[in-house]
Amino acid sequence: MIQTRYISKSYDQKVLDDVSLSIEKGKTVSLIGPSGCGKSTFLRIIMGLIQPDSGEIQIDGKVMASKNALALRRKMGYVIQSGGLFPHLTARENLTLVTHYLGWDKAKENERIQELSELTNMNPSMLNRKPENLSGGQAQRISLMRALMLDPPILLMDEPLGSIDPLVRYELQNDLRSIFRELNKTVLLVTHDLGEAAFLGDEIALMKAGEIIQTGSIKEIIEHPANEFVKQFVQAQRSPLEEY
Ligand SMILES: Nc1ncnc2c1ncn2[C@@H]1O[C@H](COP(=O)(O)OP(=O)(O)OP(=O)(O)O)[C@@H](O)[C@H]1O
Repeated sequence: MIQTRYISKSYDQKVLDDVSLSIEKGKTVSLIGPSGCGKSTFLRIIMGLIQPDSGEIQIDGKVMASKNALALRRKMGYVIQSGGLFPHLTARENLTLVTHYLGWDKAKENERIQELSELTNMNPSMLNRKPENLSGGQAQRISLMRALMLDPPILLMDEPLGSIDPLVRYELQNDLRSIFRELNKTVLLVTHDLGEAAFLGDEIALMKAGEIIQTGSIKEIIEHPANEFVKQFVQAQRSPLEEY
């Protein structure tokens, strides 16, 4: 479970303003909002990569503090839009970077990679390639496998499908949804796309200028928008069928 209470962060200006959000174990929340509203900063704060100015984060009931930040980070897999794979390492080396450090033997690593290749529909023959020789979709499957290597209960995903073409994106959305459900992960996923947010999320949290304006199901957000901004945000999603 993830729980944040009154998280605030400023740089030159306020980026997050008293952000409180709860994600129950096994549920997915899609975080959506305009560019620059603070979504990535919020994820990085939950991941323990950035210190908030104030507020509290609880991961599975434990309050995050400097002494347990590393242990709590191990409970979270993190996937970013660009994949974040190390370019000089092969896909397999990217996957085993942390397990190697933790002293896993080769057989255990191979078994886990085999399991995750099946789960993510990754062709194992790609694992000896460097990231530059993988397509965007393949690289994101590797990033997802890397995030899942230690079987963390939580996944934080920052626009994981942002730079993927529509057909592969559609396929990956289906795969992600079944992976989240099959593995019962607690997921916070950032996206710009309301359709994707609704498809993948049990709930949607809509953010504007560092504040969460509304949290709820897609039905609640469409039928009972909290304010004019939410209404406009929903209306601003263009369907290709509009022009048909
Ligand atoms: N290290 C930093 N120093 C100064 N300002 C920062 C820093 N990191 C983020 N910001 C600012 O904080 C605001 C929120 O950035 P953030 O990346 O969290 O937004 P976002 O909602 O994820 O945007 P996008 O959807 O475009 O990725 C932006 O105005 C950004 O310029």
